[in-house]
Amino acid sequence: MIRPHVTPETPIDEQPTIGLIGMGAMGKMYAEYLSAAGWKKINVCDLPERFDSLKAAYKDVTGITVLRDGHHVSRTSDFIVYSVEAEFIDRVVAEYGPSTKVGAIVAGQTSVKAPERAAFEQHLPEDVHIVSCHSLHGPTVPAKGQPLVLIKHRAPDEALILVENILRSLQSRYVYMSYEEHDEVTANTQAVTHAAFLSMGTAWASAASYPWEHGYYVGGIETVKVNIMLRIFSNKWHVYAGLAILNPSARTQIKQYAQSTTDIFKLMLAADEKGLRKRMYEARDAVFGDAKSSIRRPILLSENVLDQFGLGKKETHASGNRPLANSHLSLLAMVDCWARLGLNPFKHLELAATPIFRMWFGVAEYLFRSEARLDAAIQAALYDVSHRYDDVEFVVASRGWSQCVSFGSFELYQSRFQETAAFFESRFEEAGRVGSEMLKVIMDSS
Ligand SMILES: NC(=O)C1=CN([C@@H]2O[C@H](COP(=O)(O)OP(=O)(O)OC[C@H]3O[C@@H](n4cnc5c(N)ncnc54)[C@H](OP(=O)(O)O)[C@@H]3O)[C@@H](O)[C@H]2O)C=CC1
Ligand SMILES: O=C(O)C(=O)Cc1ccc(O)cc1
Repeated sequence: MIRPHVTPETPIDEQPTIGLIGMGAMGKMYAEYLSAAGWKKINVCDLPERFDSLKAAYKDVTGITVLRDGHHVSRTSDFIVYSVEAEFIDRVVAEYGPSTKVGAIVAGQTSVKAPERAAFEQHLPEDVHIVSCHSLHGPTVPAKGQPLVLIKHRAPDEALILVENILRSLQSRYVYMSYEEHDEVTANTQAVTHAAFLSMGTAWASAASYPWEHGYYVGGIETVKVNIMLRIFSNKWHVYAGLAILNPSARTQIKQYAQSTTDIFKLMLAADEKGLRKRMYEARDAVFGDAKSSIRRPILLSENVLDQFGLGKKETHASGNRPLANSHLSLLAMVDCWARLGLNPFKHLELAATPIFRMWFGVAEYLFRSEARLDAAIQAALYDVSHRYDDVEFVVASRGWSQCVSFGSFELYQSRFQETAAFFESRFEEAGRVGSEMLKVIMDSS
């Protein structure tokens, strides 16, 4: 029987036992929030070979018991969260799922839900419930106020209430979706946004150029490009590979992003001012057309606030205090891509935006909702050939990432990702710190 109305103050013998399988970045984050809130029966495990080190790491933490493997966790827990690689979810649930305690509730933290759903349906016994979850932020972002997706898939209402009561410790904002809605939304927000930043990183690494040492990429919205690119490449490659390769909708969005990039670049090469302007204005009207009548405050009101988070020294135009002109190909292509896919990013912004998507949308909005800024980017794209070298690298990189995702090869994805990550590794620590402050300031102000 499920007793849904529990809190960390409930007497210990009436508290549910919480099970966490997979103690990587996300499993640890959940363990820490739940134990800090006062839940007293949290059973955790990672792979059996990590049992001793994990036990040593948690020996003084109240409420957390380290067990040898997922069988022990599954047999003893009332609410179990799998926080393992999406690529392995089938294998892991096949192994431990049959050991799930009768009447328990099972969730997964995977960023893409189609394989998780299939694994749960195939391997979990009929007498356990499925209420899944997904924290829409990375492990270094404070969970408070961030969206936390809850998916009541195969469960009575009391099971959902119990999950809500347990996860309240994170102080996140619940967003209720079905498995299908989840994958559609995350393809539209995360997968395509990551494609833009992965392409930036690979383009800069291919050009053997650190963007913070280059006048084009220091200050203002360039700071967002560099800091978020570094943030993504300092995270685990499998997180991005999984949510792009295993989500069928993501492939379409990423392909369109590469197509938009290529189409715009062709217009640039042809110096087709009329064509480029028409295409960009149409994209702007499709995506931001309704924005004028909205009462929502733009995410980014001024670029100046971003300068303090730069990794390099800001250079300005020889003729004054203006930043160097940039085509902003990555942003022109992003808005064009949203328009061509018929997406409404505003809807996602309100419902289920990750901090990175919110930031990227804010930058796109900042560029496109000012005619002067958009025209400056179009002019630079058409007539200022000094950033062509980087733009061509960007086109090649975005095509490469799109192909890699459509081939569905985790191995290829890992090699591409790690090769680029190695180029930037020396700045990850600093970028993580500065990037977190940047996200905080912009999130708090919006
Ligand atoms: N990092 C992020 O920003 C976010 C990630 N997610 C999702 O959460 C999940 C976990 O991600 P994250 O924590 O970052 O990844 P990590 O790689 O840090 O953690 C996954 C952990 O699960 C372990 N594991 C694999 N197989 C088993 C098994 N059979 N039994 C027990 N443990 C096992 C892994 O071991 P090993 O490394 O040896 O394989 C690893 O320690 C992923 O599906 C990801 O998509 C969701 C939101 C944000
Ligand atoms: O915010 C982003 O897009 C990130 O890169 C962090 C992240 C990665 C995977 C998730 O499932 C959720 C958040």
